Amino acid sequence: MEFIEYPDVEMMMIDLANKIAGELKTCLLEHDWASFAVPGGTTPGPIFDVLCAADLDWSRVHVMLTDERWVPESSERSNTRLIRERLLTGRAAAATLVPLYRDVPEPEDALADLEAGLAKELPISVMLLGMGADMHTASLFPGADRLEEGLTGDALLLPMRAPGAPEPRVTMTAKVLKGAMSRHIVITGDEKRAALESARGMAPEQAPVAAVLAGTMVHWARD
Ligand SMILES: O=C1O[C@H](COP(=O)(O)O)[C@@H](O)[C@H](O)[C@H]1O
Repeated sequence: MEFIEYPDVEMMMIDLANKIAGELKTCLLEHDWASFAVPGGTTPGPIFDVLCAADLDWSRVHVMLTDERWVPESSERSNTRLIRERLLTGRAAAATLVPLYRDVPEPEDALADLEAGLAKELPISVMLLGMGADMHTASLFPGADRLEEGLTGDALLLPMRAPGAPEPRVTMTAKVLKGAMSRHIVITGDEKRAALESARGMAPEQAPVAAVLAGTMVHWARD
């Protein structure tokens, strides 16, 4: 793991957006298209605000979430809604969204379909992950019902329910996350920095983010 500390959050979001844009451009020089996986939650919005204006051939970029909360797009908690509003706009409106949600009652009802869509995008070219203060990443939560399968199994996507998550989730598994060609984690604040430091010495069953730290660049600034 490489840890990069920035002087402030705003600078980090701009630098990281530029870095990701550069990686996507490089990928598009060598390949017909690039797959780009992004987190939801409260942290990545400012990165998306910069990245959506990047001058690259977005029509060849396939954007997908690392995980989704099983709520309709009308919900404030929808990660799909976040990326439609903050990332898939401006120049990036030309990108293709690979869905991680269908309007059916439970994630199990759509899993096979969503997993088949994701399979066509692997390995992920560029991946950005978030992390919660509880050391979850994507929707691999400590104490989640299918965490062990998510960490060690062969599935690409899994439904996940966890005490710390108010709704069912669907998440990429560790196998998919670890397979990404370029891996970044973005976190802010002292609490998450301390959580990350603790996770480094813990088993992924207790600290799921530990499963994806090897070879990953972690970007941090105090908020
Ligand atoms: O629920 C989620 O949480 C994590 C962390 O979110 P944040 O609000 O603490 O930045 C996020 O990475 C994940 O994609 C999301 O579904």
